[in-house]
Amino acid sequence: MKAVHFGAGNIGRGFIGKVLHDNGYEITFADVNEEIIDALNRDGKYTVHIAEENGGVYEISGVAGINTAKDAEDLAQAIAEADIITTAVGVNILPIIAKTIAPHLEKRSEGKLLNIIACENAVLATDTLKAAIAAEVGTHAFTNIGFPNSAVDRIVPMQKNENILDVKVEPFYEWVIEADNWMGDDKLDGVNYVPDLMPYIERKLFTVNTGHAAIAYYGKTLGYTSVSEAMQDDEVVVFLRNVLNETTLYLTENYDFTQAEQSQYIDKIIGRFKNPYLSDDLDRVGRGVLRKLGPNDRIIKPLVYLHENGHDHDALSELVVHALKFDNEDDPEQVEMNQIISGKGMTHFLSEHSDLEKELLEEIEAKI
Ligand SMILES: NC(=O)c1ccc[n+]([C@@H]2O[C@H](COP(=O)([O-])OP(=O)(O)OC[C@H]3O[C@@H](n4cnc5c(N)ncnc54)[C@H](O)[C@@H]3O)[C@@H](O)[C@H]2O)c1
Ligand SMILES: O=P(O)(O)OC[C@@H](O)[C@@H](O)[C@H](O)[C@H](O)CO
Repeated sequence: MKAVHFGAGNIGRGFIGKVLHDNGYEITFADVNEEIIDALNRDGKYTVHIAEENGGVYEISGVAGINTAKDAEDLAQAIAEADIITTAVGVNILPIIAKTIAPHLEKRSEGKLLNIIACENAVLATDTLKAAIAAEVGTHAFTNIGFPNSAVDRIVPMQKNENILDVKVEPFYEWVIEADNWMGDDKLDGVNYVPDLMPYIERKLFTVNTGHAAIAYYGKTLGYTSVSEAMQDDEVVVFLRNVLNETTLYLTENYDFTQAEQSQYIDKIIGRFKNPYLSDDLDRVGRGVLRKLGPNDRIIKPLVYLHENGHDHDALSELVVHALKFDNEDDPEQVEMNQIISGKGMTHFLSEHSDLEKELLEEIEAKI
């Protein structure tokens, strides 16, 4: 069985690659990073290290790489032969990946089943990819293709290993896939197939990722550089819990999770954030600030819901203020946001970019 995975980065190699390998797939990683692609083709393998006491080390073999900027013919062949195509590139890159995949789908032999799955931190990211592919070539090649949405959860920080392919990951992992949109009977082991993905993806995004954003944006204002360092400060943990108490209300009101279930989920996640064997930079966790302040993302969506329904949303409003002040000049989105804010002001930015209305804007403005 063959897989093509777009994005040979942290989660691609550290999580998706491992699951596919454990399921017996030969994996071709498709990426624009020449160094990584050359290393994959040179070594044909890499190792995944589990960040815990006496953590396991797993060899991921049978891997190769394709440089999507250069090797169009190799990519065409890999896509023609693939049983599964996955992505972990960042949700904003999906339109580019759609352009890369689309022309090759028509060349697949009729009757060969394929699943295409976007593994990004965004609600219904596979739908986004599917729509972008359809915009390129129409839907006539879709007959034997499943496009299930998915939620992926495993903290994989930036890597600082001797071998650039090796990757250190936290022990916890969860990959949830929409069962009904899966094509064929060959399901993946180690994956949870569910009839309705929305509760899972929103619970993950509005707990793990909102929580992470709270640590990154508040932790940075207090002068910390890593998650584990920030989590040693009670002030950060109190703020984190306040934020997650607010998103809990969004989740328990919109889905069947009970307060007790959500509390357990939060405690587990706080334990994950405190993992002393993992070093995760606040800059990585907070990067992509424009995306993170988008109307459907981890901060604004629950904030607007709580405001509209008359619920407490003080901590999320404060989180917006910390995000606006996030100091990471290496994040192009931060630079762009700062330019907009210095030209037109924060209120204009939040109104235009985050789609916030007057009352909420005034509340946030009062906290700046
Ligand atoms: N790291 C995590 O903890 C984690 C966990 C769950 C989900 N995610 C999500 O997974 C996605 C990837 O995150 P990551 O941490 O692995 O990032 P990363 O930066 O480590 O990896 C992204 C990879 O995509 C490649 N890429 C960029 N543009 C490309 C293009 N046009 N064609 C092919 N490849 C391209 C990059 O070169 C890079 O290797 C994001 O959506 C992220 O939100 C990350
Ligand atoms: O990848 P982002 O930028 O959407 O969010 C940063 C982190 O919160 C994220 O990568 C987490 O580590 C991951 O989602 C854990 O499953």
